[in-house]
Amino acid sequence: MALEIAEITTILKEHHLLKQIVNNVKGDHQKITGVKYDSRRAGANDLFFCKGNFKPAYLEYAQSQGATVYIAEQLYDNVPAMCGIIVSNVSKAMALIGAAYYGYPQNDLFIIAFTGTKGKTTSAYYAHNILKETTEDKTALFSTIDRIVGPKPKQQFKSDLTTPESLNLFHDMREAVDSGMHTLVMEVSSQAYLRNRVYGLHYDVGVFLNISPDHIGRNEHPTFENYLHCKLQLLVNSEVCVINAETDHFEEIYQAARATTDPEKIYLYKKSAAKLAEEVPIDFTFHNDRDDLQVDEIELKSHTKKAKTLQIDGRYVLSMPGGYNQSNATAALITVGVAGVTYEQAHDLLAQVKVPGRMESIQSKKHGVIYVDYAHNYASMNALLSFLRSQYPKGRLIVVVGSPGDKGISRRKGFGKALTDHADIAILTADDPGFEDPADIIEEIDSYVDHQKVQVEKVVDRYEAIKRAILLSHPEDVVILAAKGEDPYQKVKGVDTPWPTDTVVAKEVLKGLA
Ligand SMILES: CC(=O)N[C@H]1[C@@H](OP(=O)(O)OP(=O)(O)OC[C@H]2O[C@@H](n3ccc(=O)[nH]c3=O)[C@H](O)[C@@H]2O)O[C@H](CO)[C@@H](O)[C@@H]1O[C@H](C)C(=O)N[C@@H](C)C(=O)N[C@H](CCC(=O)O)C(=O)O
Ligand SMILES: Nc1ncnc2c1ncn2[C@@H]1O[C@H](COP(=O)(O)OP(=O)(O)OP(=O)(O)O)[C@@H](O)[C@H]1O
Repeated sequence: MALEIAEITTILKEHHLLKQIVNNVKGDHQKITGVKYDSRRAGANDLFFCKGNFKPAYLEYAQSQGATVYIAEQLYDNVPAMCGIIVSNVSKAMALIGAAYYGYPQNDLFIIAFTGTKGKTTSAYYAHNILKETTEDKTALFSTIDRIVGPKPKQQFKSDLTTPESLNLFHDMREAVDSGMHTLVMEVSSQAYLRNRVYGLHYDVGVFLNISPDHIGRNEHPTFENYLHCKLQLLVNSEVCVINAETDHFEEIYQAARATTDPEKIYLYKKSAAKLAEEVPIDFTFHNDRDDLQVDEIELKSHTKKAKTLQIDGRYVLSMPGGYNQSNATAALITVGVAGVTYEQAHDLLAQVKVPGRMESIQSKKHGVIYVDYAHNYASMNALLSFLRSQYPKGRLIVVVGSPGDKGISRRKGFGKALTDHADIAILTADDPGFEDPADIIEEIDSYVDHQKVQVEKVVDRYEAIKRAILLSHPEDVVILAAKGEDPYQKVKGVDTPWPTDTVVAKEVLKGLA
């Protein structure tokens, strides 16, 4: 793979990003044979992107490794041997050049993209698990947990970001296409739009699951309006839009979809009993007779001509409890329907899907049942705890939870509220404290808990906190290990410190108590 300077500048000009080109001594036919944004990975004849919290020394190092061209928003005078392309927005330039360098792999993929504050990973897993079978292993997955870029075991690995940096995104799409994949299910975070990781990318199907305040603050979105604006970009860039009509801000979301998408290609869904503020043409409703820990079923029903043509009506069984998973499953079923999968194919496959770290239960003889779940903001914690309360009306809810440092500050208040409304005992602990002191974060969550309603204990060490919660529980109680899901690390002062996962720790503790 290679690009000439002339090709790069043409793309940048077309998108009104090019400001200046300096030191182009080798001329427009000079070729770059690699694209990088991290000097530690730079190599001979690379094009290097200077972005983010960047230091000029990184560029000097990239030059020493053989990089010949850089793209940046400013001129660097410490790299005399390099050709500099100065642009008005480096992250947009990186996405556009990345797509070109990797030969526009997105054109060979049917892409289904999910956005939403909650449920992206679960819905993506539902859709991927169905499509994996129906496409005979030719469906890739870019999720928060795993990235699957081909059928070989080494092509399945843990993700570092929900939506990868643009160069990694197009690299992985290229690998997926070269490995025979023709379909991709991906999660698109609002950060991906804020940081232009998916700039210029179009999806065949884009899904808007829901929105509630989250990811607002330092290093994330400046305001809720910006958060919503970023999420709306997914619909603007989708050929077919699937929207949860029950979501907050539905009116703005539906309007954004209609501005760019033919209404014949917009599918709206809701729970059959849900009352909407606005009368809109609902395409699918889902209804459940039973929603408990033993059986979770939905009956999916089409209401419009275009919905009927998908042939996905029918009764489905879900293996993951929680009312919200019925909504997630409905969204996923519509997307696979658009991809050509019918009820007969989807029915059995959906029933088998489980998502690591979401509603995973561990039974214990002498203590309460333990749930590991990724609920890590107010909306998800509230949904999780109210569901478990309805299922275990007699037992106590004992919740182990912490909140990350350096981001998502509003979660601390949200946890305080959800714990006050539903929990009996809260063990506040560390969860990715980053550069903050976990004890301070714990104090902050605690300040939002009503101590008349909830007994609070503060145990900074997460292992000890889990042990304490299990020890406190009686067989009829429920222990909830929240917010970390399958995370195999704790982010501490910029280092991903290995963490055996909540599930492994809980099992280890139970073994020790046996
Ligand atoms: C705030 C944010 O999004 N930051 C992301 C961004 O950081 P950045 O561009 O400032 O990079 P940096 O690490 O400060 O370094 C600056 C540049 O110098 C380069 N560098 C650095 C060191 C060196 O020796 N040489 C060198 O060249 C780096 O490669 C980088 O290009 O680009 C980095 C990759 O290029 C990301 O790892 C980093 O994500 C951070 C870690 C992060 O946690 N992001 C979260 C908020 C995020 O994006 N989350 C969403 C999910 C949210 C949701 O749940 O909805 C996601 O999509 O994952
Ligand atoms: N539709 C939903 N509404 C409310 N809560 C949900 C919904 N779906 C899942 N949850 C809760 O949110 C948690 C995270 O779910 P999931 O990983 O699917 O969401 P996500 O959007 O990928 O999250 P994140 O962006 O934080 O990675 C689950 O463990 C569950 O507690």
